[in-house]
Amino acid sequence: MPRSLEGQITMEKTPSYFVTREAPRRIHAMSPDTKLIVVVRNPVTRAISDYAQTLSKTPGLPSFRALAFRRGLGPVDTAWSAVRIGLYAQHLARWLRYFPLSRFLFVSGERLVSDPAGELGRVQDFLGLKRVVSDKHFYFNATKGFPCLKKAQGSGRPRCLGKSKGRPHPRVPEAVVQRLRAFYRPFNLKFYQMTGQDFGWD
Ligand SMILES: Nc1ncnc2c1ncn2[C@@H]1O[C@H](COP(=O)(O)OS(=O)(=O)O)[C@@H](OP(=O)(O)O)[C@H]1O
Repeated sequence: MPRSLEGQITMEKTPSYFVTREAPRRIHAMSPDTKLIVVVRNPVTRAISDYAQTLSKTPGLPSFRALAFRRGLGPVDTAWSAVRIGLYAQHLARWLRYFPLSRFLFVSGERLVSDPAGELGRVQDFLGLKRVVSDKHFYFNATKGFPCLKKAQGSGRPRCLGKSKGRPHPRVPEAVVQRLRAFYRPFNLKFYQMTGQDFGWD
């Protein structure tokens, strides 16, 4: 991590930190004052998104259903990373051994799409920054189906996130989605209790 000078903030983004066993201890040892921002979305949609990303790199991958359940439609396979990563309460419990809840900001992945300026307002407040980014910086790009920046910094052109963000998801049978939804429900409720935030996934 580069050092920050007075008045600067160093930011680092690695999605796997949240689910990496050694990360809380190491980050705490580096700086116990670190502020932690976690973007979470419905774990069922997250698992399908994760699968879509793997599928795009691994044609011929077994179906989502075959990977999500053991022995056909047996128990949910929590050893599959696309499923395991969505057990947010379990991951957070490991972090809370090192950092108090006040060090965390939980950003709703759903609201990041429906109200990007609102979620980024919370991020700016959490980091103690002046609210510079606001509604006027975003527009909804109907082709992409997501909000984009009206102008990228240092350029006069609008800027959307790349092709790997906001991909179409493969169709997953409704029964599979329902089973996973039921599987995640208690973990989601626990996560809402731990964070004091209801993400509305149920
Ligand atoms: N503005 C905007 N444009 C495009 N995509 C957006 C945006 N805001 C949030 N998202 C959501 O970001 C999801 C991809 O992020 P990832 O978590 O895969 O990113 S990362 O690879 O872990 O860095 C991506 O998930 P998928 O839709 O499943 O591709 C989007 O839902």
